[in-house]
Amino acid sequence: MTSNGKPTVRWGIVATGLISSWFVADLILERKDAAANHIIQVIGSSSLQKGKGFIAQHLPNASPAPTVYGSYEQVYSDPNVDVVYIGTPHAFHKKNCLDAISHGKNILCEKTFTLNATEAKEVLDAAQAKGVFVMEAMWTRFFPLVKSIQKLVHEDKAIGRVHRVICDFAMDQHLESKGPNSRLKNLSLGASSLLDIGIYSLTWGIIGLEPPLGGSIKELTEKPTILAMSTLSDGVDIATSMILRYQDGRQGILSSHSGTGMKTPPSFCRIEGSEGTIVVDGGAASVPNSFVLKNNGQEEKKFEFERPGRGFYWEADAVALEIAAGRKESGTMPWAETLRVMQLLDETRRQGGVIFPQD
Ligand SMILES: NC(=O)C1=CN([C@@H]2O[C@H](COP(=O)(O)OP(=O)(O)OC[C@H]3O[C@@H](n4cnc5c(N)ncnc54)[C@H](OP(=O)(O)O)[C@@H]3O)[C@@H](O)[C@H]2O)C=CC1
Ligand SMILES: O=C1OC[C@@H](O)[C@H](O)[C@H]1O
Repeated sequence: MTSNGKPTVRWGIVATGLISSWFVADLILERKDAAANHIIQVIGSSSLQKGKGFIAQHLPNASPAPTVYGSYEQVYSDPNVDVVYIGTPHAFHKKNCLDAISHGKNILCEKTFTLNATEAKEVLDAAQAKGVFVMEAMWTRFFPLVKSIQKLVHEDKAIGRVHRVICDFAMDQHLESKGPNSRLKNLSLGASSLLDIGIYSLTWGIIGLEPPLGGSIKELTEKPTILAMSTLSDGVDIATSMILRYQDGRQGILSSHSGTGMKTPPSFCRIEGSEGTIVVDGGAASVPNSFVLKNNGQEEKKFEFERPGRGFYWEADAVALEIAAGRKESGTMPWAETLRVMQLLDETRRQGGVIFPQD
């Protein structure tokens, strides 16, 4: 569907937790540079009452109001839904995706895509067999700020030959106040600081160290190795450190902390090259608005970006454009990259002793 020259997508939102509330808030923002039109067609929740409460709280002025379903299944079988957005805990992504695929639905699924690479492969194989579009919602990769860094580093060579990225995402998740069924505490729900926030540090490592895929879907050739260590609390990694090492010596020193009282400086990312550095404050925290380029011998330059709302609309626009073009995977976050990230996370967990019952 197209109007005002832009593709229109009708979203079916699965789950009414925190991320779904952030996502819909961004979809309904008025934006002058929007690349697509977004309609929140239906909300699916484990309970009808919860779904209605979600609309009352987050979409009170939506017109027409989205349909509310008290099951996810009804979202998948609604013919008016073009794309299903999955905002459940990690452990349910595989089932939610497979169910949506079986109904021929396109999917945007929250990070981390699944619990492990085996699950991811199962989902992607099913998507291929059914011919539907599927993308992992690694929203950071769609930020104009990130695209600008990738251009400066990998195309313009603004900091020379890049050799190291240091990135930390630390966030006290107040685990002591959470019940045993919190997705951040319950291993069978995929509780893990690595999967929750360490994936951003890994993503920033890849962004800084590797040229972007450039919109073409290709076999990934970069095969870094990982050296990792985790601190566990009741089996959940509350802190994980990784060294991502490439054959030519490029290194990522990447970490995440989510335990109580983890008082660290704000999250950051530093990309180091032979002729300068790029420093992104809040870079690992997934929502930076600026970065500073320090090129040896030149003045520092600050790059600032506007970001109304949180910035989830960039990945949503990308989904709409890819589907309108008839593609089944994203050029920015293709299936091979989702699989490779899952494999790197699997190996990090193996070394850190982080095991999910589903493994
Ligand atoms: N991109 C980003 O910045 C962020 C991404 N995320 C990702 O989003 C996903 C969800 O996180 P978040 O929104 O924080 O999680 P929440 O716990 O806030 O919400 C998860 C929702 O999933 C549904 N659900 C279904 N089964 C269960 C179950 N057994 N236990 C708990 N919830 C269940 C519930 O919705 P209902 O009852 O309506 O069906 C629940 O509200 C994760 O993959 C996470 O990594 C999270 C935060 C930020
Ligand atoms: O992706 C995320 O970013 C923000 C955090 O609040 C959240 O736990 C995590 O899932």
